[in-house]
Amino acid sequence: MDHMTTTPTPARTDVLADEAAYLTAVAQARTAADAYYGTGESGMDDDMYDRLLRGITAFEVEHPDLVAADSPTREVAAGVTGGDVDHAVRMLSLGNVFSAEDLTEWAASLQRRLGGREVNGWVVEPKLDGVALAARYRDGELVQLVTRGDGSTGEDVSHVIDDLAGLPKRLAEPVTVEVRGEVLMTEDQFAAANEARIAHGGAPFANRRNSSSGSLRAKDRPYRVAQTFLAYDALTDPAHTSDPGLAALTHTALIARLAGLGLGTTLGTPVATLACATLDEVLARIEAIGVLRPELDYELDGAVIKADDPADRAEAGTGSRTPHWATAYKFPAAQKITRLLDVTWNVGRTGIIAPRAILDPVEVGGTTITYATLHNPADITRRGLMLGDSVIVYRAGEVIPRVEGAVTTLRTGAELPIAFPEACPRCGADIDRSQERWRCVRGRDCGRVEAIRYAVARDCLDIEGLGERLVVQLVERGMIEDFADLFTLTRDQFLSLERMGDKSADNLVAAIEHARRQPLNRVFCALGVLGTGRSMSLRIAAYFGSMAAIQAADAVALERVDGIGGEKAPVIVAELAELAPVVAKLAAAGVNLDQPGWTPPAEDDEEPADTSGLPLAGLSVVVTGAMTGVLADYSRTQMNELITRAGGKATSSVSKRTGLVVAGEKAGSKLAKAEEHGVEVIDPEQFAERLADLLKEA
Ligand SMILES: NC(=O)c1ccc[n+]([C@@H]2O[C@H](COP(=O)([O-])OP(=O)(O)OC[C@H]3O[C@@H](n4cnc5c(N)ncnc54)[C@H](O)[C@@H]3O)[C@@H](O)[C@H]2O)c1
Ligand SMILES: [Zn+2]
Repeated sequence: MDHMTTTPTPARTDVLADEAAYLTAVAQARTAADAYYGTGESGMDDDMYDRLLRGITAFEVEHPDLVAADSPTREVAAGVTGGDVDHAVRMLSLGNVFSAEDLTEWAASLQRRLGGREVNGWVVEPKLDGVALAARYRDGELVQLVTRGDGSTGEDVSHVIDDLAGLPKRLAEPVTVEVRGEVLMTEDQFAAANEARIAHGGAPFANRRNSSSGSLRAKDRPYRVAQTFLAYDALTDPAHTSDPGLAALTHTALIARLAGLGLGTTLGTPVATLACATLDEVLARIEAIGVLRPELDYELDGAVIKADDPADRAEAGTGSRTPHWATAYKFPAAQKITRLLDVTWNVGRTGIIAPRAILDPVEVGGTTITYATLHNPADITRRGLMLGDSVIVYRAGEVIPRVEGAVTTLRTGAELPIAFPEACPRCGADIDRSQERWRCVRGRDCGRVEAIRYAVARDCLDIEGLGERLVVQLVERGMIEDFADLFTLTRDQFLSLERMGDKSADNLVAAIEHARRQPLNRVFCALGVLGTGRSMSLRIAAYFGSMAAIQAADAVALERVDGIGGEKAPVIVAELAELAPVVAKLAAAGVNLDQPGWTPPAEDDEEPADTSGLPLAGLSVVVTGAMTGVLADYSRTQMNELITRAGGKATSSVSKRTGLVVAGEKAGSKLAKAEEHGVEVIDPEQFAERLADLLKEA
């Protein structure tokens, strides 16, 4: 349960001192809930709302006689007004747990409801963070869509019947059934929705959930917005369906059946509905879903744990607001509201001019966030952001935090437009605006000289005699693209430069030879990774010992280095992926990439054995395509054994964490992926050469 113990949800509760404080809290919660379920735009983030609600609940437990009639704890959706369509079976909310202990307690209470026996199996699903919807099929035809409303009655939203992927107009069989699930937006759908809304003079939505809710409920719009539906339930009682077989199905089987009818479900995704025999399996699955969360194309706010067997469900029964046979394990909130203080424009290595949001520091998922990515100017426009806005910031897992949108209801009128740069903020050249990502017209040339000057300076490689004038010449003549190219320049090439004598050329060659043997921390520093100066580079080098190990590290591993937090780590990972070709050049030029005298850091969890002396130390290696040369007869298993013997880690898929790809003949998508991630690619012959000593031994 690693991620749960390392980032526990701060289940804080505001203690309400007296009835007056209680009534104020109830009023605040009602206002927020009205906005949340109404316009979709609440001025409170979920963390704040949940804290308020926990305070209210605690007070009500202590003072049952003082419970307000309009308490938001009483009803589904805080009793916000429903609609004019009756639900044959009420659409409920879910109870919450926040830790393994809470879950165990809840399971024990369910066991008590079952007369002391255990459930006949569990099932775990992602808790999809969108809007609940009931879809009614008659003889296989989609006839009506209804929102959850107050649980008893909902709103008819059949006007979006054509817009929901995962809700086919006709099922694979002519069944009559009401399917229930979540409507949500993928990132692309969210961007398209905001674009369409702006094009029609509207304000963009603050986040995807609001966008889903708003887009479902808006009638008579001149444009359509695509969304995604994922089913997690159906009315299985024979009173409500033409398929009497449904009632006997376990939940797992029901979901498979719904998918078979053509409905969207999580099946086929990494977080698919999964049956679990024991509570330990349930906990492991919840953890797995938490780990996968940042990689999914839709947002989750937890996992849902249900009894799998319909007999268990019937016996456990249902409360006024929530079923007794299911609960939600809430993940730490990934979204928080904070203020957008400023926007800065950074010019990247390739001349890309990227805006970055400077935020009023806010804690999201255990990390204090002070900045977030804004992608590009079009993105800022699409999100309709202004300086001083209250914005929703999103961060889950190891991703770089991003700004979702502004909560426009919290505007004061003092907000200012965000100024876009007129010229390249680094060199003053013109900006190429032909793409969404703006770029300095000088591209990689913008900043190239500065980057190389930084790399050769005293704190980094310390190449004496290589001043600005020489660097400019080398760059302008196309002799070097980055500092790694310095290591392959010859004495004659130096002599070809203006005002370069024999003596100076000799000195330069000697200085570069010296630089070739500099310790890893200086070479790493020379890379100019964002957020890593001289001392941070030393800490990183001292911790990992080799460039390969640094490249193989993910954000979690990087966070173990003193001074690297959850905000910086993913930036370093992304930067290193971009710099992989430079590192490959350094390695090829024989530049030292090890930290002298390195010993592995003491670690209490299982650390791999010390492999630092081996040729693939700490490197994650992917083999693809047909092997040739001396490796021609090696099976994949033998290749993997070879990699392991060489201190590397054999993996099957290419990601930003991959350190090396060995691409043989007919290498396909993995090769393409390696290129996309800037991973070093070599052929089997080169690989054999690198492992020559080991191959000789064998
Ligand atoms: N920010 C605010 O102002 C504000 C106000 C009110 C409520 N809220 C938030 O809303 C939440 C509580 O509201 P709630 O009762 O509407 O719902 P909930 O999200 O806690 O739980 C019930 C809902 O979960 C959804 N769900 C997703 N995946 C599911 C699955 N696999 N199986 C079953 N259901 C699944 C369903 O739509 C269901 O209606 C809290 O997180 C609270 O913070 C926020
Ligand atoms: Zn520039």
